[in-house]
Amino acid sequence: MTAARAGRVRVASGREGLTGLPDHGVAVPVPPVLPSCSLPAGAASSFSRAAVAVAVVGSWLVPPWVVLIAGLVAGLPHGAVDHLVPRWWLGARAPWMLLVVSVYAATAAASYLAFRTWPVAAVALFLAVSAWHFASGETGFADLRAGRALAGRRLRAVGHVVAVLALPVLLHPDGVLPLLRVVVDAPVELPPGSGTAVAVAAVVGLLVVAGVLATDLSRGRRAEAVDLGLLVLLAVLVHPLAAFGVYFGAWHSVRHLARTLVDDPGNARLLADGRLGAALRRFAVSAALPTLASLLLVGALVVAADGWRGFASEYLALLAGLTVPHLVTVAWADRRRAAASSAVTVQQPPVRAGVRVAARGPRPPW
Ligand SMILES: CC1=C(/C=C/C(C)=C/C=C/C(C)=C/C=O)C(C)(C)CCC1
Ligand SMILES: [Fe+2]
Repeated sequence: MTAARAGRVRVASGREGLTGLPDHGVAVPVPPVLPSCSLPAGAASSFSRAAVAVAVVGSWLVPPWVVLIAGLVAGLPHGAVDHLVPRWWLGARAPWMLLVVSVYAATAAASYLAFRTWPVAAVALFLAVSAWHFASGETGFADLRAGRALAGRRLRAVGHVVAVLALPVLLHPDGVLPLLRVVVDAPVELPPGSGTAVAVAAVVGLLVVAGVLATDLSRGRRAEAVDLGLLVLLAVLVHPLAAFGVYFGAWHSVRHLARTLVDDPGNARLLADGRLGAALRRFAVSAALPTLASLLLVGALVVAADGWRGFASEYLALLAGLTVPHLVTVAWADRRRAAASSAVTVQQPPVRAGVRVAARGPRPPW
């Protein structure tokens, strides 16, 4: 019996406390098990680390733009069940769903147009909100994996953003500038003589991540230190476009998927029973149509685009357009989750739609 299966006793109704005392107060023996949310978190943790390790060793075998495009496509489905998020948290029914989908599509279209109309300002704003989204996704995932809210969230968020967005650009500006020029449709250049400033900024960035790593290790947050260490290796050793593709497709979106599986009340029983494959299949079914629609849009761009430059710029504008409502949805779900867990005592885990939201258990071994 797996640890997750052994945990079934505790999560079956979602109404037992962490002590194993059901609501009617009869003590039952509780084996030392991991909470059911550990299953997707553990799998996502191992998968994303393995992907980064493989990229660090072997990414030079594949052209960076291929890895970037593959990662961007692989990451598409992670936002494909966003339209279900309000239902998970509010129990909203069909007419609301229509409204949610319409607002989502309108926001995506408006963001796409903003990206096309004011590319420089839009890219700057987009990078800022992306940094926030990546950081909150990562710290939220770390909490899920640990089974509790980890301390040092702000510091770890800064370390994460420096590792995944700042260091790749500062260490390899020549790898990013050509694509950035295409995206903003302007001759973006580093100001003459700015080489030293960029080098100094890169050293500062490395010092920041070293500080975060040292703090994580000294506070016993080993898993978070391993993650940050791997992302720094990715930033230092891999072409920045390939690094972003790997991060987006195999790290951010996979970890987001783990949180999504736990959030979906329909998966509570499956995960408690250790049936990760079945929960993934449910996700695949829900994500299929929106992912297909996005892929068709991308396909139409490939056909309509005038060469790879036109395609790259359209594709990133489309990605940015789809991303804005995704960022809003995820931020809203984060607030609901935070409110749900702060309303809960140690004895009584959050219950939403009759299902326990997140179990707080012993820290898992990864
Ligand atoms: C602008 C730009 C880039 C950044 C893209 C970003 C930051 C995408 C963020 C996506 C998000 C936040 C998705 C949601 O989950 C690249 C590809 C590095 C290449 C150069 C141009
Ligand atoms: Fe995301």
